[in-house]
Amino acid sequence: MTQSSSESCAGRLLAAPGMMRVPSPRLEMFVVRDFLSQAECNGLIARIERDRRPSTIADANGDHYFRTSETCDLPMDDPEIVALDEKLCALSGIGRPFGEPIQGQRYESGQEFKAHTDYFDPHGADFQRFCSVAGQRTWTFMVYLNDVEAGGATRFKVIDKTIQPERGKLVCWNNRRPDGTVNPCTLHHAMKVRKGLKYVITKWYREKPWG
Ligand SMILES: O=C(O)CCC(=O)C(=O)O
Ligand SMILES: [Fe+2]
Repeated sequence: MTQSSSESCAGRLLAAPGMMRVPSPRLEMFVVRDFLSQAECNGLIARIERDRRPSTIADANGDHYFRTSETCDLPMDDPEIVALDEKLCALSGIGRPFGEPIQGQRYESGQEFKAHTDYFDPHGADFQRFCSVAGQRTWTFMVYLNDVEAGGATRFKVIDKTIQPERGKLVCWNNRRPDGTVNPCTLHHAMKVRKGLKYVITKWYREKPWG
């Protein structure tokens, strides 16, 4: 399978059962509930609990509280993770070679990831380091693995849209505009968890094979 153009990815997503386009002319974003089952979510949460490390950011900005969560690199040679990867790629139509390894993220009460974009700043100091091989990030796919007791929504403040965490719910968006340039309307904030824990998985695709 080869990488889809942005248009065919969006078209394919819309054809998936239950998929809803978030109504904004300024970015392509979609939501579908129950993409993962309770058992799938619980299995991923257990892995994240086991293998987590402090999250990092590209282009560090001096704010040590910018991303306070923990991250887990999911083993891409494990049959369960391969199956998850295949499920995501079947949904998007994007070939597996274009995907970065899937990550898990874990937030405790008080933890957040402040407003950021998933694409790398084309003028940022680290652009070459992060993008010289596989190119820029294209699409983001994210699945909430649990219902959060309070807080933990993902807020897209430019388009004034907030996605509530809900077990199994997938949200995905195109980080580029139709002309291929990066889309600042994708700016999003993983807001503070207020009570309980929050777990998600994140899958980012690139312009070229990851390698
Ligand atoms: O946890 C969320 O709601 C968003 C996570 C996120 O934006 C990221 O990991 O890049
Ligand atoms: Fe993000």
